[in-house]
Amino acid sequence: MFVLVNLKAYPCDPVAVAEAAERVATEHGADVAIAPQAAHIQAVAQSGAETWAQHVSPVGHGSHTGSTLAEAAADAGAVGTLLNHSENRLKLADIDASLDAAERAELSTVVCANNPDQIAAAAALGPDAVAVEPPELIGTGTPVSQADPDIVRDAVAATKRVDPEIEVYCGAGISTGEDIAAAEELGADGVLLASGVAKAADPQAALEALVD
Ligand SMILES: O=C(CO)COP(=O)(O)O
Repeated sequence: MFVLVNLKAYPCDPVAVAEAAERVATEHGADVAIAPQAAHIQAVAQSGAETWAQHVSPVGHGSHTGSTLAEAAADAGAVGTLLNHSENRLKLADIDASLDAAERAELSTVVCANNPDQIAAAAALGPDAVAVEPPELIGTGTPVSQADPDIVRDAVAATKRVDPEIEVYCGAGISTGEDIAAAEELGADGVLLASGVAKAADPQAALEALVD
């Protein structure tokens, strides 16, 4: 199971979390990645942890002030990017253009969506993975795999109808190894989580509890 830790804009030390993730990934043979703020991508990548962008803009090189250029994220060390997170929703045309930008920069892509219908639409755009995250459960500590298992099952089925090669992740409220095991049983290939690690007093212990 792939574990993608989105640091959002939480006031944590991104390098300390990344170093902990790298230790835990190595010790447990786990597949853990960190998505820090764009300005922290380089520092996080230098820790050796697999590093993702939280977003890339639907643009290429040019006059785009304030954008997050996919090529710049890749140059800084990112190997993938989230797109259309519930806290950074994009228009359909922009998701498509951001996917093109990510592909040009050779970044892996995960398109987030709220529900199975949106997941099917996201899958039709051809990302590497989709992630279903019910917004009402984000940051609550109540795992989606427990509160709404059908949304995960239906998202998996909707994705596989479009393209069986696209991976499916789920997120919202995931914070324990049990939550990850439950997500796997529902057919997910990975999980997306944030507060369980980024807001933990001891991020390394939180990561260990997740992958144990
Ligand atoms: O939005 C999320 C990950 O992208 C989930 O957030 P929480 O893990 O804090 O619920």
